[in-house]
Amino acid sequence: MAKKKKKNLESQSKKFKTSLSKQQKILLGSFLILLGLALILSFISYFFTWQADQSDIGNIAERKLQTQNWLNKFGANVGHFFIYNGFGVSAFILAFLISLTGTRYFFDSPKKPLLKVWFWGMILMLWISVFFGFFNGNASILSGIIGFEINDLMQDYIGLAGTIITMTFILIVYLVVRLKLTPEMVINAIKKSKKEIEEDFVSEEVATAPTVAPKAKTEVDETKEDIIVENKPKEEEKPAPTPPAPTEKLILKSDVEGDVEMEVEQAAEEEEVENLSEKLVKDFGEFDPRLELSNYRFPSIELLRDHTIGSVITIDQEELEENKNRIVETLNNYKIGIANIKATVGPTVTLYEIIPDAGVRISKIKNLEDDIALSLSALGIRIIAPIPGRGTIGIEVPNKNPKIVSMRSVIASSKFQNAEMELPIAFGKTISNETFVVDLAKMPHMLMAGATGQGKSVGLNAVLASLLYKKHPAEVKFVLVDPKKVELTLFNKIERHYLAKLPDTDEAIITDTNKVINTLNSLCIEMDNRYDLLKNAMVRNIKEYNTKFKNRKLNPNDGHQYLPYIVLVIDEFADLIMTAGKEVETPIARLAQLARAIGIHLIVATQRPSVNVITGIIKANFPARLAFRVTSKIDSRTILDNAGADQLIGRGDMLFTQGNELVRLQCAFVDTPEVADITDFIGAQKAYPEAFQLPEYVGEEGGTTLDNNVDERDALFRDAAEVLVIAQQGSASLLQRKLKLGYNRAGRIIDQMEAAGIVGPFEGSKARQVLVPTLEALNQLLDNEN
Ligand SMILES: Nc1ncnc2c1ncn2[C@@H]1O[C@H](COP(=O)(O)OP(=O)(O)OP(=O)(O)O)[C@@H](O)[C@H]1O
Repeated sequence: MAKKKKKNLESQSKKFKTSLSKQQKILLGSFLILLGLALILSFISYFFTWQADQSDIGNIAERKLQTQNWLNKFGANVGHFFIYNGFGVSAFILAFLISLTGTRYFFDSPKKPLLKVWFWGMILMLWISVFFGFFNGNASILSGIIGFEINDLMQDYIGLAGTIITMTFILIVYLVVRLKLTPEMVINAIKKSKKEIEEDFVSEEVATAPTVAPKAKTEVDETKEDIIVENKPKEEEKPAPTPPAPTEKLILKSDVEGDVEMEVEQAAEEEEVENLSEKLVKDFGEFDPRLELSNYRFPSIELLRDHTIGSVITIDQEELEENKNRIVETLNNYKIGIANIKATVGPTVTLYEIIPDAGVRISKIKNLEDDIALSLSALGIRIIAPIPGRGTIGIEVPNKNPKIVSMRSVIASSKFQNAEMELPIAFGKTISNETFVVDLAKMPHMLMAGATGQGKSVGLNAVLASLLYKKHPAEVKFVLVDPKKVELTLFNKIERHYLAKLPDTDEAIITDTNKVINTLNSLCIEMDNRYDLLKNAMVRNIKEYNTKFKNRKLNPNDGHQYLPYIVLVIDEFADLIMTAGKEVETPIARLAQLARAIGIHLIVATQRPSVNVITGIIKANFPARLAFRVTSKIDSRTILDNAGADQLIGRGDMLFTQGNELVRLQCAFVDTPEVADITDFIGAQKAYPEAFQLPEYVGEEGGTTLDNNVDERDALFRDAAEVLVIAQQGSASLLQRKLKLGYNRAGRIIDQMEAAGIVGPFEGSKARQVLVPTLEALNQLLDNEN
């Protein structure tokens, strides 16, 4: 097709060259250019002088007669003929066409058949003429008589609507056939057509000058350019994912002897390809991480018991009155007058809000804390002076009959059910009986402390139960560390649903200190891997990453996958620090510092919140603190940076802070049989084939003792080596992903590669170094072995 076109053009240009000599062409060209120019000048002038010259039209023989047109009688008559009697303002097109033809001859650059340019030029001229005729009642000079008459004729025969339809149709024909507009480009067509028309008449001149580069175009129009030699590449070529933009080449020839042909290459605009991710979403819908366990049923609320049956919170008027009188009395003894007092009854404590008389110093009340507690003869008085944001002083007095807050009631609360959070946790109820729900993802890590028997284990169970009630197994995974060996055992039943573990370990719940160290380091590797994924996906956190993945904007073949949140729970942290010290502290600090963005969250609980257990570096990275009753003020300060936890009353009474004010809460109570029921319910359902696999971590004593035995190598050894050399990253998980290998096999191959000198030795949580820089070097190395 392209060849045929080329031949055609060549033969035309040959014909043209042979029919006229060069001088003839210059003479003809200059004549036409000047004629066109004369017409343009006459036409311009005619618009200003036509009325004055009207009476002199036709009087050409009268030599003395002077008209006002710049080209005198010639101008006036020609203008009258072409504009008034002819086509109106569109007569300029005729003048342009004449000039254009002249230019072609003058520069001897006949490119495409002029006939086509003339044909479309005349159509346009007529159309514009009729268009103006349509708007002008009289045969004004904008439309000329021809335009007016044609319009008149059309209206007589096909009426106003018919005329509009016909005119619109001709316009569409012009736009589609001449300007090659496709329906998709219709929106831009109006703008474009204007530009094209200009190009027809203006840029032709520019294009003919050999030193001037032709204007870039997105489409190749055979009527406009001279010789189009190439159009590359074509569709027949191998389909590439993103084909390079086709280029246009123009060869500008020169007749001057010895002058070199200049090839001008201009890349065409890139074609817009349909967005792949949008197409995938359209075809398959968003990626659904829950699909694999699509029939999974969340545990029902019926599995939880209502521990409050028969003990609904009742306001004991007598107790309230008594306490109020005592508070007022005690304060009066110290000459503190009270203007107003208000009581809020909570499940375990009642808050008395006091507005003291004007002029009373708050520090004075605070200093009297012990005295007030003594005279109220109650344990657990906490004075909040002032209550932030309220301007009152609070005195929390424990109730004689504290009420249990059931897990059932907080899970069933609308606040929890409607929580739009990533990892919602329903801790319990506030002093004003509101359900307290926080997002673990926002915390992002939490320290939990409390003396033995004060409700820590129940608190951890409440946290885990909240997540089990709200999150699908695909969305969250737990890493459970339980040195006491008995607290979290129940969760073994949901191993293949919710737990994450190291490869090749039997128990998902970690009780052994050595395994804790490996797991923590493995989480560090997981963290680094996830950061790599986030970097490649150009997102800042796991939420954005998963959204992008769901929208199918990340290719699983590049190692991308839906990332579940990982919640690491460590019960009895003190025990770990005592036995493993820095080995545990360092990875925990690292995770706490960096893991928030990639969805690994830590909950660390301890009985002894002393400074050698909760070191500065750990504390600094755990903004959320939760304290059950502790035994001393010092412990309270260590965990909360504040006194108060020593005055709690135990049994789930707790203080929680996220860095700002302390909130007193009654922890939701979930009994062991309830946890057993929940885990049984989940455990009985279809599960993943195995627990979520964390990356392998081999301790320092690990390493390879393999000989570099070529015969014993894995069948995929070479492929695996190529993967690592290309990625320049010696990681087993990369091999797992790319070659779809099991963990053990990937690990074995890495060991063989170390023996072969392709990757460096094991480097803890970092990926191994790749010692071979390029594929060529790898091929050389492996070929030399054989
Ligand atoms: N939120 C609560 N509401 C009512 N009672 C509670 C609550 N939390 C704990 N208790 C009571 O306190 C007892 C001890 O709680 P838990 O086992 O959680 O303590 P702990 O702090 O984990 O102790 P340890 O550190 O010795 O394991 C429970 O058996 C229960 O009777």
